[in-house]
Amino acid sequence: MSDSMNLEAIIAFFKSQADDIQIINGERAAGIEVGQITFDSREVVPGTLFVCKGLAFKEAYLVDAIEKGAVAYVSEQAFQVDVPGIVVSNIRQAMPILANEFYQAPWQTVSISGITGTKGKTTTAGFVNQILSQDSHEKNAPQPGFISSTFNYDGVTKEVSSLTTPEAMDLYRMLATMRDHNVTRATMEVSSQALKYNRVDGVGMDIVAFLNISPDHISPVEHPTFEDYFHSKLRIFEHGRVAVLNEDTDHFDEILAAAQAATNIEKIVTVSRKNPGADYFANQLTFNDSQQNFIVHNAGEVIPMTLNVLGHFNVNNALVAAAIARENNIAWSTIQTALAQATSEGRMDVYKTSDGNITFVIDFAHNKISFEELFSSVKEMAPDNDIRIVFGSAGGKAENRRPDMGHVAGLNTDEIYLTSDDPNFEDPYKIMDEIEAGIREVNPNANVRRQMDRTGAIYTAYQDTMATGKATTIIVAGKGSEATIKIKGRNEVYVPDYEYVQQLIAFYEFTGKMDIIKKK
Ligand SMILES: CC(=O)N[C@H]1[C@@H](OP(=O)(O)OP(=O)(O)OC[C@H]2O[C@@H](n3ccc(=O)[nH]c3=O)[C@H](O)[C@@H]2O)O[C@H](CO)[C@@H](O)[C@@H]1O[C@H](C)C(=O)N[C@@H](C)C(=O)N[C@H](CCC(=O)O)C(=O)O
Ligand SMILES: Nc1ncnc2c1ncn2[C@@H]1O[C@H](COP(=O)(O)OP(=O)(O)OP(=O)(O)O)[C@@H](O)[C@H]1O
Repeated sequence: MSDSMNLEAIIAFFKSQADDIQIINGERAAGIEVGQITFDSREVVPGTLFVCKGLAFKEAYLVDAIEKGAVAYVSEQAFQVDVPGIVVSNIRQAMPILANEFYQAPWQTVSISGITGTKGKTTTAGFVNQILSQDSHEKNAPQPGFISSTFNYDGVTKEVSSLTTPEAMDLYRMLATMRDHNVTRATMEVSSQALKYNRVDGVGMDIVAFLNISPDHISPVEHPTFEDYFHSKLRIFEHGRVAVLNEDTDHFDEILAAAQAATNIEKIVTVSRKNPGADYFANQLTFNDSQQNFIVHNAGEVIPMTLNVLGHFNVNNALVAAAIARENNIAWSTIQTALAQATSEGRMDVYKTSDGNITFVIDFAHNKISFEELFSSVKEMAPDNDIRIVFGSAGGKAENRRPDMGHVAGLNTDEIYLTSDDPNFEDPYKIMDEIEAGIREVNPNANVRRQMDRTGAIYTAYQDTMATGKATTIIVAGKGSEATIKIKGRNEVYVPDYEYVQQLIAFYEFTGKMDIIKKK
């Protein structure tokens, strides 16, 4: 149980870790107990060891922390304050080391499955969590831990997450809470930022999964180059005993080589929809309005599977989740039960009018490969439908997504509605300019509308569909189930795409047919 540590013991520990540690006011450390560690002055209580870090850090935060009872600080620089200070050369490397010592290596009693990749982390982690939860339910065991971009569950509280992967000190605290509440298994999304900025340093994971890689998150605040992005993600193989790899991805050979080169990886397992030689091979894929069925071939067994989420890329995600579950010794029947009822909010959410005239597809896709997969799945679902798409792109990051998504949309439809998607501090119309440039490169005659208001853009696509009277699939991409839109640093509430679409369908069922009659 991590409840407190002696400050002198902490200082001695830091000194044992590196020879360039500088101690300020060390003589004042005698007899002081540390009951909490944090990097946020707003969380400080008496007895806290406060960590000074971050691009936006201010000395005022340290002064505030001391006023609230912080007994010492850790920092890359010394400050003129009365409490003892521990000065380190690299605060990002120091935070996981301190957290591991303070919380006594909680990962040793929690079997962690870490999932990384450009697309599919949230979906796949969600599938694994739903399988582990089903297994816990069947065994009347504590629910598994979950750390993801949607929510975190540490065995006690479920909270909406602000990062895909938390900062190290938050992560270790969550793992310690899991351990202290007899949670023995956890699933975690591991972002490239987390791997690059030392957030998961020292965390022993049992299983690690690599889904796919494609250029994304390239920007001054994320990764300067694709190489930096790719090599950050490959650092996942510093963790784990078993590696689960999706063969149906670009750069698979490099990913496999990195896993093979990692001495801590004892076993490599592969999944595929294309290579029958993979450890988990899926074929005979069929689907209806809401589910897809396929056969899994593994270790000589033939296992029928129903996945309650559409999108054939989700078959790969389900195969990775099944492989992780099997490495956790979970029965196939439990996996089948969980995946047949799996949900993945805002990802391939399909809403159809009763007469089949209009099919809305809500998806979280917001980069090149997810757009390609999305259009491919939508065309498979309703090959004879017209297609319209409503989307935008986030401000302040991953700028390459804009022309990329414009390209893919322009190649797949003439009917494109550009709108806002977390513009943040950027002008949404400037973002639309960059998307439209990508559209025009491949489809000069595309019919591109622009509407800042997202629900307005969806309504326009609906109205245009009504005017044609033709069976149409309207894709609404990029926000999934999100209920806020980031504008000028603030998360503004808006009607989530899937809620507004359901309102439109209700409106159509009540009045739509009359509209079509009026139009003719
Ligand atoms: C580049 C990056 O990852 N930055 C993260 C990092 O920021 P930072 O360490 O520079 O700290 P800061 O936010 O500048 O603030 C300075 C410090 O002042 C402290 N503070 C602040 C106010 C106060 O009153 N008192 C106080 O002590 C804060 O606790 C903070 O530690 O630590 C902060 C938490 O302490 C994170 O919020 C912040 O994420 C920013 C918002 C971000 O956008 N991160 C993205 C790039 C990210 O990490 N994305 C991935 C997903 C994308 C992917 O799939 O790769 C993720 O894992 O979420
Ligand atoms: N295996 C996959 N291959 C390609 N595209 C995928 C795959 N899985 C999901 N997608 C697409 O990517 C979108 C986002 O999926 P998900 O949120 O699971 O990915 P993520 O890795 O968590 O994304 P992010 O890093 O942006 O949070 C989905 O809505 C879907 O369009």
